[in-house]
Amino acid sequence: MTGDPVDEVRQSADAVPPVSITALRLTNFRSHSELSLRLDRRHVVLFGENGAGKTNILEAVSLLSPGRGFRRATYADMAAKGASGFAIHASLDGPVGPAEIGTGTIAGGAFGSASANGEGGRRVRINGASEPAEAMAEWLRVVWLLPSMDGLFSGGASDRRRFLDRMVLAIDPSHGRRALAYEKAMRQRNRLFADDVRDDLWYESVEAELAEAGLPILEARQRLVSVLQAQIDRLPEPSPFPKSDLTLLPGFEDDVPETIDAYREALAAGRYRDRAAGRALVGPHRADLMVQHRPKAMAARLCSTGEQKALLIGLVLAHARLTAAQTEMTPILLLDEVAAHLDAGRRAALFDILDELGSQAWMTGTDGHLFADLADRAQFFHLSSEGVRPVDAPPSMETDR
Ligand SMILES: Nc1ncnc2c1ncn2[C@@H]1O[C@H](COP(=O)(O)OP(=O)(O)OP(=O)(O)O)[C@@H](O)[C@H]1O
Repeated sequence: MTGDPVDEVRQSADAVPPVSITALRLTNFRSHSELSLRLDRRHVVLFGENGAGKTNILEAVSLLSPGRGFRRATYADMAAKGASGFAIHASLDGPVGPAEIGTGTIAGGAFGSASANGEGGRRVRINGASEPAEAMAEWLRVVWLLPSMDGLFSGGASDRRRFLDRMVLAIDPSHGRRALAYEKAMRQRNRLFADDVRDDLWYESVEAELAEAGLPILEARQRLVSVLQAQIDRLPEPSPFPKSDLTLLPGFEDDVPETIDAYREALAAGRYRDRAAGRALVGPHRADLMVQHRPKAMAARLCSTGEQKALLIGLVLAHARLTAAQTEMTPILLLDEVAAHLDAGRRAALFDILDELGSQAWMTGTDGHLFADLADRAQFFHLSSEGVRPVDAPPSMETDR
């Protein structure tokens, strides 16, 4: 991504090839000991009573991207109670052709030995070959909106940083490695403070690593915020989901370093203060994303609960659109319990936007009626204590029976 962000965004006018999950199989994943869904390209609606396992299915899909899934749980918690591991298998269809992706922790099973590559115990196989988790991004990108994100604007900065980094990661899978390198270098520098090391040479070496890891994080976040803002700006108005004005606070009090050398100098200049605090007081780990509700010219954190929800939906949809434009494949969208919070008009608008995006959206709700407008644009599954049942008719008719 180089050049004028607005020009890059204009390319999104071209149709982007869709990516769809055409089958999903879960083994010992949370409440699903065995689950098999056969799917087509349409949206997927999972409805049923509380605790039936709807969000668990979305969480399994979120593991088709690097990281620990959208709940950021331990792999031990993801394995069904009493089971030693879990497995997720997805068949995909997309611009690069069909693919089979498997991931899980079942030792000695389909994923090889416990010491195989992967993310701290999770292994990934793509078309039969063992791959790093990052390689899944060649086949699909996954974007989500969860009820737990409702407090994003009024909560702490760390949640917004994670949200921001997740948005970067959906477009640029190497961002995860940058964050790990940064955290490692920062821990090393903090260790020097804790051990009361005074030799400048030690600090210079670790600060060089910190600057080399930190600068690309600053740049990637700034780039994301610019292109996302450009994407938001060109969406039609008025919209049922209000536009955001975004400001990145990069985590530096004064000048933001633009070169590795400037970054190293900033770290050296702050060393005395950092030593007193025992940690780095400036840097990307102190960044924040400020969001403003454009039509109201009001900080998002001061908006009503409903306004914040609508703003967040708008932001996530704009990011999904941007992801499609920049990766040239539509992201899979996971929308957990989104429909219940919207009035009928906004719900219908959301469904229309999803169609226009071309993404396969996976949606959950306790009440099937909420999705009736989707009719044959979606495939429906009813979840209950008896299991998961595909439902042919739109859920309004089904539940009225
Ligand atoms: N490792 C696990 N093994 C077995 N069951 C689990 C495991 N982890 C969570 N569960 C169960 O999964 C259920 C929760 O599933 P999930 O969050 O998918 O529900 P849901 O259908 O989305 O419900 P709601 O509508 O209330 O949000 C709970 O009953 C929980 O006890």
